[in-house]
Formats: sequence, structure tokens, C-alpha cells
Amino acid sequence: MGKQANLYSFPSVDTLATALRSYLISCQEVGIERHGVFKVGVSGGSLPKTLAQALLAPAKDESDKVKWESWEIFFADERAVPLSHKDSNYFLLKKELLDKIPEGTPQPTVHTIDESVLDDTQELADRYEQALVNSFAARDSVKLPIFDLLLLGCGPDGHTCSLFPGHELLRETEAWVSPIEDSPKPPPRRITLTLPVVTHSVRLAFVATGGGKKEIMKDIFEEGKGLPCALVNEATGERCSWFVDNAAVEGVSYPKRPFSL
Ligand SMILES: O=C(O)[C@H](O)[C@@H](O)[C@H](O)[C@H](O)COP(=O)(O)O
Repeated sequence: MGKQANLYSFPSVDTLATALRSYLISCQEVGIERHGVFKVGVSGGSLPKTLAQALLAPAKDESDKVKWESWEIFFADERAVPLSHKDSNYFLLKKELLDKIPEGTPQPTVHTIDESVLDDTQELADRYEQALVNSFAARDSVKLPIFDLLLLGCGPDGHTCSLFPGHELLRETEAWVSPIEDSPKPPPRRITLTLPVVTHSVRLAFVATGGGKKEIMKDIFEEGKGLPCALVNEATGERCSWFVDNAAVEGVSYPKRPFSL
């Protein structure tokens, strides 16, 4: 078996955010080196807040700078609601992070869903896939879009993006972006990157904090149980890093590593 996912555990969200910042800068530099931009997919939940804590902190020096103008931000999943709706992942990211990027700083490019087709989730997914095609290369010339980094959350049931345990979407092999009409977690209508796109990312980082996560972390890291987060771990190995706090992995026997780049 190849190398396994890295599990980094921190005493607090503050120390986690500091390490996450270094990791993000390192991924940013690899992306810029690779193709002149940094293509990153983000999720909702508590992630935007932790990201803001990591990214809005002042740079320690030149090599620690967030080069916002090179960031191309996509959504790993999005709810089929208007962009100004409280359930929108874009709205959340805007409120927590984008609106707080200081004025006068070059801004990132952000790819939102097309609000004009909210009543048709297949069309919503197709248009978002087209945005990926336009950004990454024509669909017929690449099998899959390869993100520089995906920033993911882990639900209490082991879901990530809008890929839920046991759902037929886990078997999708063709589409890059799929609709889902029956998300067990509300709101039910969403779009999501599919598992092949997720697992082909250059790097992946999960952020999971709080004692409420420890049971599902045991399931993911000790038994797998076919949970979406475990499937991602198994498919991506050492390309995948988990940034967690100690409370989230209390009692989890999987070896934790000291954080290093
Ligand atoms: O799909 C959703 O409805 C949520 O956005 C979800 O995917 C979230 O990312 C996880 O549940 C982790 O949430 P926390 O980061 O808040 O623990």
C-alpha cells in the first residue's frame, strides 16, 4: 500500500490556522510555478472562517505573501440558492473572507454558479462544468480538471463536498460536476464536484475541528466503512492532509504527524 494521508493535529484552531497558512502558501507557489495561477476549490461549513483566520493574518515576510491576484477560486460544492442567500457557500465565503481582503489589494477571481438556472440543477451543474472547461482546458483535451488544491470539510456523517455516504453519486465516473436533488443535509438541491475530480487534485486539505468530530474521525481513519472522506483518503494517500484540532481526534489511533511542508 502507498503512503497514507497525513493527519496533523493542533492544540487549537489558532495554531491550526498558522500551519494552514504555510501549507496554502506552499500550494500557491506550486500552482503558480506549474501554470501561472493557483486553482483552488473550497467548501462551506466552518472552513471559510478558518481560511480567513489563516489568510488575512499579516505576512511574516515576502515569501509568506498571499498572491490574491493569482488565485482562481471555485466551489467544491454549492447549494442551488441565490448567491445572496444565507445557505450559499459563495455568500459564506464572501462574508467570512472575500469582503475582508483589504481594499487596494488585487482581488482573486471567483467562479460562482449561474444564478439564472437555479430551478434546473442539471443545467446548473452543466454550466459550472463549462466554467471548469473554460478555465482548465477543453474537455476533450483533458480527462479531468486538476485543481492545485481542494479545501474540504468533513460532515458528521463522513460526507465531503456534497458526496454523501451510500449515495449513487459516489459511482459517477463521467461528469465533472453533478447535480444532487436529495441531499440528506438541507438544503436538498445542490451541485458538487464528482469523486474523480476530487481525487485527481494535486493536493487536498481537510479541515475538521471540535469534539463533535471524533466518532466520525474514528470511522474514517480506523475503519473506512466506504465513507466519502475515507474514499478520498484511500484514493489520494499522501497528497491528502488533514488539519484537525486535538479534540477532533481524541481517541483516534491513526498516527498523527508533526506538521511539516
Ligand atoms: O454540505 C454542507 O451542508 C456543509 O457545508 C458541509 O459540507 C460541511 O462542510 C461539513 O458538514 C463540515 O462542516 P463544519 O466544517 O462546519 O464541521
